[in-house]
Amino acid sequence: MLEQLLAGSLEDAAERRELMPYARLEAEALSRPAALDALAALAPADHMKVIAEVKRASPSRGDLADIPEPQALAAQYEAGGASAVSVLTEQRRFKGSLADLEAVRKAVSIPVLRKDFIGDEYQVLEARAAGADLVLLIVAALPQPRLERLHTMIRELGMTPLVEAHTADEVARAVDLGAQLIGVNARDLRTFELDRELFGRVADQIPAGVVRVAESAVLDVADVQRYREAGADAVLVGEALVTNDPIATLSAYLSV
Ligand SMILES: O=P(O)(O)OC[C@@H](O)[C@@H](O)c1c[nH]c2ccccc12
Repeated sequence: MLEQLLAGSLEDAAERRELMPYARLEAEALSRPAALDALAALAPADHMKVIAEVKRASPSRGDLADIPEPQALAAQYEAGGASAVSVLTEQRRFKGSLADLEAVRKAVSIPVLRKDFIGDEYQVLEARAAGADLVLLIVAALPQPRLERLHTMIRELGMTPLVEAHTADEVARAVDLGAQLIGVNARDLRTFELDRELFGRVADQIPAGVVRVAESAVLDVADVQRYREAGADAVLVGEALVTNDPIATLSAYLSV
């Protein structure tokens, strides 16, 4: 499944490349105002921080919400106290787009994450050209040398990589990269199975000073509390925010 998602995203990017060649996209990416400091926005605080996700659908959960105006939802996220907004740009199964990311970028002044299956440099440039401050890198999707190259490139463009792991071994690979922001995804992207205890088991592997994000399947305040006790600095939340009142939900989560 993960391989299919990555292949699909790379194919879609290759199609866009026909219309916008690498050199032109690069010039556009480099002409953007500097990326926002996502590490500062997500730095450990005396309460849980939230990365709030714009998410219409997913292969594991199907359709979640229409979200005709992602910018309006993102503005609510910001007003509700989110520290960053995650925008799914994968089109085939998550029904997202780079246009969503651009619209969100214009509407908020907190950092914006490009959430997609990133496998090449062109996609990284697309993220910056659309105004992203953060880019997701999924350890399970890429061999280590490729991961290293993309991690370096994202940083050279002034953005922050969010390095996502789903096993102890993947956390070790994320740490080896020198990642400053590590996400532990409770959902296995290969099988879609959930492991809610995973974060607690691997949190100690993440060095002090690295920002720890617990991702997926946060459905209520108790889930947030559990992750807080296990050492999470932030949670990444999609479904619960797009299917409930975002402001009320955020306010409850931010009290943890
Ligand atoms: O909707 P949820 O269960 O709150 O999950 C959000 C986020 O963690 C999830 O969308 C996600 C985490 N890692 C990903 C990688 C690709 C696509 C999606 C994801």
